Parts: sequence; C-alpha cells; structure tokens
Amino acid sequence: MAGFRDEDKRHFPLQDIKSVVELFRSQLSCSVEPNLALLSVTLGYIENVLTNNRALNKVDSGANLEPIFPVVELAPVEALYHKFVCQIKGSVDLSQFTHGVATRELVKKVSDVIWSSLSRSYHTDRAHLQSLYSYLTGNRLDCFGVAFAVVAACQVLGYKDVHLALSEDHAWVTFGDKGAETAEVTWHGKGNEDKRGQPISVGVAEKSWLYLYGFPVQCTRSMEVAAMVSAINPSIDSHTDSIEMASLQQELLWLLYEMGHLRKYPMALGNLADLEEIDPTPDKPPPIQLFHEGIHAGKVYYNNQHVYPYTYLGGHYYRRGQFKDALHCWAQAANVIRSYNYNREDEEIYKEFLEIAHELIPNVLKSVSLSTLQSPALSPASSTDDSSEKSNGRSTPVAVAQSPLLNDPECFAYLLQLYDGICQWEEGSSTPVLHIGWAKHIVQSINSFSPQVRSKLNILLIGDQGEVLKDEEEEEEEEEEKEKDEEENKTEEKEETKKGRGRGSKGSRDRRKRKR
Ligand SMILES: CC1(C)CN=C(N2CCN(c3ncnc4sc(CCF)cc34)CC2)S1
Repeated sequence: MAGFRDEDKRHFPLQDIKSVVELFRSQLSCSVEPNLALLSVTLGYIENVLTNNRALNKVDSGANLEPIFPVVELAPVEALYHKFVCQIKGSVDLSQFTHGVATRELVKKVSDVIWSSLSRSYHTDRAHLQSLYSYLTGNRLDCFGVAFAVVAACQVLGYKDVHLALSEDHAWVTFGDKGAETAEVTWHGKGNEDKRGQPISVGVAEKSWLYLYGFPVQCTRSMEVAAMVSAINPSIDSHTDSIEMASLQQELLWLLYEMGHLRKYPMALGNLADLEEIDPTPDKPPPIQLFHEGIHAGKVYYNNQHVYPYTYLGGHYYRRGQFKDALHCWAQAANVIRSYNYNREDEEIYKEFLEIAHELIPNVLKSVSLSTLQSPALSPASSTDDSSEKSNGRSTPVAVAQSPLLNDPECFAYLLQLYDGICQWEEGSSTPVLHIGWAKHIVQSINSFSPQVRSKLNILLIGDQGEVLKDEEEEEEEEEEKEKDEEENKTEEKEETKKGRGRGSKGSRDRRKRKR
C-alpha cells in the first residue's frame, strides 16, 4: 500500500475545509481504493487541533474571533502514516499467511497487534479516540476505533477482502471469499469479555439487537471512509462544539452522499440530517428527506431490522413539536425491536426506548396539556365547570378534553403500539426489560388520553401486505353468514327452479364488503 500519490500531495498543505474535501474527493474518485490510514490520520490531526480547547485556535482580532483552521502540512501526516505501516508490517510476518483473501488467523493476528499496543489503562468512552491519529500519537482507541484500525491495517497489508461490518452499537469485520466470513476484532460495552477472533454467530442466533439479526451495514472501502467521517466528533467539551469541525463533517458527508456512498448507510444519513437540521446547507435536500432515505435504506437493504432510522426521525419531529409524527416514528421503532430478544449487551437501545417512554413522551403529554390551558381559543370561556362529563361520571380535565392529540385515536394507537412492541421484545428474552418504573409511565401516559378516545379503540388487524385481516370473532361471524347464505341460496334455487330464474344472493356479499 503506497502513501499519498502525487495528485493527493498537491492538496497539501491543507488550509481550509474545501482543501480537505478535495483531498477526500480525489481519494474517492481514483481507480485505486481510498487509503483509510492516510485519511484517518488527516481527520484525526484536524480534529485534535480544532477540539483541543487548551490550544487557542482563535486569534482575537478585536471585533471578532477569527477561527483558525489548522494548516496541515504533508510531512507530519505522512510521518504518522509511515509509522503505522512500519508497525503493522513489522508485526505481521506475511510469509506465514496465504496471499489473496485473508484468513481468520491473519485477522486475529492483526487484531492482537492493535490490541497489544493500546495503553494499559485509559477511559475508552472518552471523545476523540476513534482515529488512527489517536492510536499513533496516544496509543488509545475506542471500540469502533479498534475495528476501524484492524481494517486499515489489513488494507496496508494488501488484503482487499477485509471490510468493516457495523451494527447500531458494535463493529466487526468480514473477510474471505465474497466476505462470507465474520470475526470479532474489538470489545463491546463494559464488563463483557471480548470475543476477538470468534465468528458472529451466537449473537445473531440469540436474536440480539446488537447483531441486527444478521443485517449489519457491510462496508465497501468508500463506506469505510463514510464511517470515519461519521465518527468525527466535533465536541470541544460537553457544552461546546467546534463549528469548523462540524462543518467539515457536514461537507464530507455531502461529498459521500453525492457519490452514492451513503445509500446503504442509514446512520450516516441520520448524522447528516441532524447536522442539516442545526445548520442547513443551501440548495441541498432537507433533513426530512435524508431521514426518510435512512428509513427506506433500512427497509430495502436490511430487512427493516434497524431501529435508529425511526428514532432519528422521531427525534426530529419531537424537536419541531410535531408530536403525532414523533409518536408514529416511535411506534415504528418499537415495531422493529419487537422481533428481537433483549440481551444484556443491548443496553444502548434499551436506554433509547427508556428516554422515549420516560422523558420524551411525558414531555409531549405535558406540553399538549399546557398549550390547551394557555390558548384562550381552546379553553371554554363561559363554562363554570372546568371539565366535561366522562362516561363514568368522573370529570375530564379541560386540558385533556380540549387537546387534539389527547383526543386523537391514532395517537393513542401509536402509544399502545410503542408499549406493545417493548412488551413483545421482553417476551422470550433472557433478561427482563420492564420494571415498575415503566408501569408508572405506561399508566400515566394512557390515562392522559380522553376516555372517549380510549373507549373508541377498534383494533384492526393489518397483514404484512397492508390488507385488513379479520380476528377470530369476525371469522366465526363470516362462517355463520356463509352457511346462512348457502341455505338461502338453496331455498332460492329451489323456488327459482320452479320459476326458472338466475343465481346468487347479493345482499350478504354487500354486508361482507361493508364489514371490511
Ligand atoms: C437516533 C440516535 C440516538 C441519534 N444518534 C445515533 N447514533 C449516532 C451515530 N452512530 C453511528 N453513526 C455512524 N456509524 C456508526 S457505526 C456504530 C456502531 C459502532 F461502531 C454507530 C454509528 C450511532 C448512532 S442514534
């Protein structure tokens, strides 16, 4: 694997966002595959300067603070790259391994080289540990960074078949003919024994969300570039982001989007949409379109087994106050998770649903109640009694009676679908999901809806093709009607035979149709 080619070198020294975008464009456009190690060192170098709040990266020119984008010289980047190449080639004796496709032993060996060179102890969930810059200057990587480094190292060793596989909370590698083999190369979560070297089979068989039922994002080299760009972390501290780093991430994601490399990568589409929601780029598709492209990709390429496309869009609607649409997204997210069994390594998605049920939905219910109390148009001017009679004689607070959302049966149905999905997720799982805290919120949320809506609920069974299915009771009624029809037909036929007229009794067919 050679270093930067001449057409790459001409972009150096990098002076601004545009020059970095053009370097990435040339790496992604050429016939030779993009050099993961070089690009990761470059991004890590820039991220380190722009987010390292010790280094004053602004000059105070009186009126306003001029941000200084770091001048990135070629020499330090290439020096780090060569350090990586020497370390990897120096640690892996390729004469031991067959040329052509990688073997499990090779992948495990490369993972061991990265693993054994990490610092003894550091906080692995800190920011800015995802790039090879962090690895080469600090011997520190987060769990995604280790998987990425293994793929970049295999590329340096000349293995074109070793690729990154990504779930919504884990990363591993595929290799071998047609990428048919899989191997763990990093750790996951806290207090879990790493399974490095093992194939990804148990996780899928256990139906855990962590392995997405065998539908992870299988990266190409360009998608691995998208993963390193998605992994950019613009945060300077827990309250501040580097605007320049966020803009660089946004522009690189647009470059990858326009080249078609985000088409099968729902989370990268969601990341770009989130950035666009904060700071829209002129003449680009709106966030809502990107969120929907992520959902579409999940359906088309990943058997609709990914949850995040729905919670990305749900969060967007929530922030815009479009609460019914947010509830619909969260119901669809729960509809995905219902097909999994909860496993102790699925905490991230558990926390996602916990936040939706224990924070976001209570905030929605509070906000719609408050808004009716505050808006004169909605609160009854003349009524002395500040509530409307409920069917069981107890009074309904005026906020509930007047709130469109709390009187909307579809919203109530979405809420029930959300909870039902989480309940089904728990069924058959080795680890319980729900506890008494959930019950409190479920009761509180259901009780927030008006009694009228809750009594009006009619569960229609919709099949996979979207057709309305019948429930057992309906089936029995249909059978009885059919038998009655047949009796009627026989009687009519007998009479008509006597009088010589046509077949069939229209009445019951119409009834059946109306029934639907
Ligand atoms: C709807 C949300 C809570 C918002 N952000 C989310 N994420 C932010 C970005 N994330 C990601 N974005 C791009 N690629 C990847 S690969 C991966 C698993 C570890 F390798 C995570 C992840 C994870 C999910 S999900």
